[in-house]
Amino acid sequence: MIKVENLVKTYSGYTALQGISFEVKKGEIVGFLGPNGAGKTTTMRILSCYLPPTSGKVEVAGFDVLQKPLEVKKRVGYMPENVPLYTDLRVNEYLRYRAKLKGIRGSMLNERVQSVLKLCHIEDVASSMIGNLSKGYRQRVGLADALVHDPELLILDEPTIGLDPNQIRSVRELIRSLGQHHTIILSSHILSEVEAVCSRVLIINKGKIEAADTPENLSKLVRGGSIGAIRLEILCKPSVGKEAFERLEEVEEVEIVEEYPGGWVILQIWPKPGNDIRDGVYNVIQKNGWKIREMSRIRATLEDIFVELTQD
Ligand SMILES: Nc1ncnc2c1ncn2[C@@H]1O[C@H](COP(=O)(O)OP(=O)(O)OP(=O)(O)O)[C@@H](O)[C@H]1O
Repeated sequence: MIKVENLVKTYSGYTALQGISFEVKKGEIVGFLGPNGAGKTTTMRILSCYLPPTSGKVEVAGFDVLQKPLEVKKRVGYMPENVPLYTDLRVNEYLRYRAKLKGIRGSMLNERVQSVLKLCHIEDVASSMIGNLSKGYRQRVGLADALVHDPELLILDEPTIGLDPNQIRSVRELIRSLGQHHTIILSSHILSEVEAVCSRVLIINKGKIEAADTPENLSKLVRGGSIGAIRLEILCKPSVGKEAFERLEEVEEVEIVEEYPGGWVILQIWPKPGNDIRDGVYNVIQKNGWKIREMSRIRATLEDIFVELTQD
């Protein structure tokens, strides 16, 4: 659905994208992550033909963005970061207007507007002035606008920015359901949200792609790998526990996190890369007959991966 090869974008001498390459397959929901100024919006604007690339090749649904921009625009629904809406139009008037601009005519016009009103759960505000809507409803109107010509690809720049937790949850559910029929690329700084909806993640930093993979595979890049560390609360002398676990061949490090009165201690045990230490840890506890109050896995979150890959 998207093929980007060696894409460069410069703004009057400043290089915002330094030759990035990536692909997005039909049906994927891809999270596009990166610190402020990394180049996400620039990339999304190029994909939706709002900006021309300086060099490189960008194809959407097999059409080149420079040679066939109209074909690309037919197939792309773009929701920019700050959705520009006409506040003195009613929701249904605005969507009809946008649909007409996108070339929808005749009986299809009503059909498409009714369909996106329903899909985005804004039927109840169809006759309201956009200026009177809450931020969450405006976001949904922006999404309905992006969807009104039934595009194959949805490009969403920070779709949940400024929303409260309930609204975030409902927009997230909406995106997830849209993923059944559309390919989606979305940027967000809410990493738990990306983890919840995206099958794959692209991480961009200073105009370069740092990683492109599933969250599961990316977690192998950080300490503890995909298995993660083991956190234990056991009844034993801290130094004795630490040494016992350190003797396991697959263990890299044991930290004493906290000691409590009564002899309880919290230990965090880090495996050497690629090792699963769960059985080994259990065997040590059993052999020593230690009482145990908690055993859990500390797995790398997308936030840990993001920080690891993008911090200076
Ligand atoms: N029209 C422009 N003229 C000059 N520089 C620009 C222009 N648009 C973006 N830039 C610069 O290009 C770089 C990438 O910006 P971009 O908006 O793509 O980043 P972003 O990853 O979307 O950031 P954010 O998370 O803050 O939205 C930034 O340094 C920005 O200042």
